[in-house]
Amino acid sequence: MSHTAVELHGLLTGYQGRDGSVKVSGPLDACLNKGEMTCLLGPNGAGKSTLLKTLSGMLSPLSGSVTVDGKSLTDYSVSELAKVIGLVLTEKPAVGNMKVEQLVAMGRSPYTGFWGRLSDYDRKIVDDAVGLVGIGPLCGRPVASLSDGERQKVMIAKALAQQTPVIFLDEPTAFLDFPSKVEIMRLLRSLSRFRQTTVFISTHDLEIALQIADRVWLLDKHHGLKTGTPRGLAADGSLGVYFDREGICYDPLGGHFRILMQDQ
Ligand SMILES: Nc1ncnc2c1ncn2[C@@H]1O[C@H](COP(=O)(O)OP(=O)(O)OP(=O)(O)O)[C@@H](O)[C@H]1O
Repeated sequence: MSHTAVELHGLLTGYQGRDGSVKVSGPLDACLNKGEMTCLLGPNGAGKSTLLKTLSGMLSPLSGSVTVDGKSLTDYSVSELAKVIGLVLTEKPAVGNMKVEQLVAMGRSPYTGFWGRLSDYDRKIVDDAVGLVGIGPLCGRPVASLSDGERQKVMIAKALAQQTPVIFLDEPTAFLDFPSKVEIMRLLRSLSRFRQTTVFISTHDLEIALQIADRVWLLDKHHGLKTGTPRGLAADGSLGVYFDREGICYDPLGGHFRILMQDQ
């Protein structure tokens, strides 16, 4: 039986501007379960990245709260939080001449300190993470020389090496080719199963997410947040409500989106 790992209570996300705060989403009430993979879906600008940054403590909520394992995010120290939440963002990391293996090893820094030496145990965890994501051949390369997709895999390996019970990933499959998208999503799902990790992913890969996720959060500016299983959200019409646009409609029977041609 899963239990709650992350809870949002009346969470209002947004930014503090010069003329006051600007709301992006909320108030949101929802939870993420331990051992489950949850995908966050929504159109551009819905507030997915803002929500992930807020849940990981990078951004302060405008109001409301987030609890992780029953403790308010604000009660964690920075070093405690680094052992609890792994965050993979889409921004390019500023890593200078760092090699891939060194960047993945940075995932161990919450345990070793920034300049700390890796123990044999740390090295094994780094090797395991490299192997799981399949980036062994990239290990000696400078990070700056990687393609977008290769770099994305390296950032995922770094998060795996961090061995946190909760991982948030912002569009982790954005730059990947189709087989790599599926491979990474399957890997993240098996991580949720076998390590009981709470995995929360924002993605535009709707069809993959709907097949692989345990639960889905739909977010947009008009309808707010709706959560459920992929099957439940298809059956109650929510997927259609969030994603039907001119030229596209969700087919709940077939379980996929159909593109409507003008000549049909
Ligand atoms: N630093 C910022 N200051 C003010 N507003 C911001 C900031 N970053 C993002 N926003 C605004 O917040 C809203 C939500 O942005 P966000 O990046 O969270 O959306 P998203 O759902 O992740 O979009 P996408 O799918 O395009 O990545 C947008 O209107 C965006 O312009």
